[in-house]
Amino acid sequence: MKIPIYMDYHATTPVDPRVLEAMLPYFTTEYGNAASKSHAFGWKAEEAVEAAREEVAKLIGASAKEIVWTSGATESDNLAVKGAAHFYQAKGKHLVTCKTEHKAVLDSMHALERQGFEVTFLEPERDGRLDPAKVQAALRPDTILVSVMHANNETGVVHPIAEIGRIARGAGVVFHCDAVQSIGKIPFDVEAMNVDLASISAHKMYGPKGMGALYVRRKPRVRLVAEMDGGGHERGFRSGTLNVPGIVGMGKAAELARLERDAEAVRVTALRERLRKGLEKELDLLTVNGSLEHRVPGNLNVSFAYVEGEALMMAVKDVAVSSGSACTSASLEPSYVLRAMGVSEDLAHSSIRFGLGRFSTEEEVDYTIRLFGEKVRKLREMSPLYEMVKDGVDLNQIEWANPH
Ligand SMILES: Cc1ncc(COP(=O)(O)O)c(C=O)c1O
Repeated sequence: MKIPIYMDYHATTPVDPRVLEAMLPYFTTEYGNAASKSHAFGWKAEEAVEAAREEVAKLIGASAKEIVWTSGATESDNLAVKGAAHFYQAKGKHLVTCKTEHKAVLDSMHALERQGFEVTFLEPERDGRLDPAKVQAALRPDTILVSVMHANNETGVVHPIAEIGRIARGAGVVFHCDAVQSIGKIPFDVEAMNVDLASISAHKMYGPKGMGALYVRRKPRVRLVAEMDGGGHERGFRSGTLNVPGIVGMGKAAELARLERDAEAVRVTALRERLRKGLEKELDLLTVNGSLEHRVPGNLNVSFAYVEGEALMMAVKDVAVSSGSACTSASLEPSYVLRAMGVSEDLAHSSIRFGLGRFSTEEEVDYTIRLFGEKVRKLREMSPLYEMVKDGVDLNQIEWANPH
């Protein structure tokens, strides 16, 4: 077993060796520009790009013409949200989203607010899911876009996207879904879910970093204002010379995801449950954040009460995880996702996100359980609050002295 152990598959995934193998010729011998129409180098590159487009489309139930290549899901989210808002603004200037979206969506929304758009940020339920009835209630005659992610990147919680899609379609409102964390892990189908725009990232599904796509529906046609001006590549949606090796890698990653997703989901869910049950056996006062039932296979987000997440991460350097505590971000606030779900500030500060995936093993999980057991116990020994709770003191009943 290799140390450190990688358990941060939501942040990024290793490139699958089969993906790398497919990409390599496009750096060395097949280096043509896919837009070069006059020679075989260009034709070869274009052929590979179009084969990859088919693969990505097939994975999400789309047709190849509906896939637009981008530099990653941050760009896809920006293009979808701002591009749709700018195109449909004559119809209305109201948008609907959820407080637990990725920053790429939230900050695009904030940018639009500064341009005079109005955004409704909906609260999720305590289990992290957005109630479709809230979407329905938020719609207005001037609503032009609903943007709700499929699976959340911190909690892995899966939103009822098909129902939200049905509501948006019924109201004639464009529906964007950031499906970065679910594609290749659980079924995602743009037809079954009435999705009009979907963001995808290659590096979250064993493909290369800096490579993504946006699904743009053709029937009924969804229109966008391009964010990038230039040579008019990608049907004018996204100018710029195509990243041929990256595209080939994303295509191969999509093919592997389509062929292996369901078996992988069973295996990774079993690993996740092994981790959860193992931690629960080792330690008391654990809370799993977000619905366990509606969650992507590889995610476990746990709060270890009376332990600060950042301190815990430093203590478990052998295992790469991430924390919902403050210091991982520039702001001092703990995870805005957990806070929006109603998780207390203390528990948000004590949260750890475990991300398991294709190359995770039982041995790694067992090592992690032992290490976390040992380190959390040690940190709690230093916590007077934990001692008080163990002595049967109800902390809520204590009147703390006012320091002022
Ligand atoms: C839900 C979600 N959306 C968007 C992104 C951004 O993707 P990319 O890294 O490809 O820009 C991420 C990655 O952190 C994500 O998890």
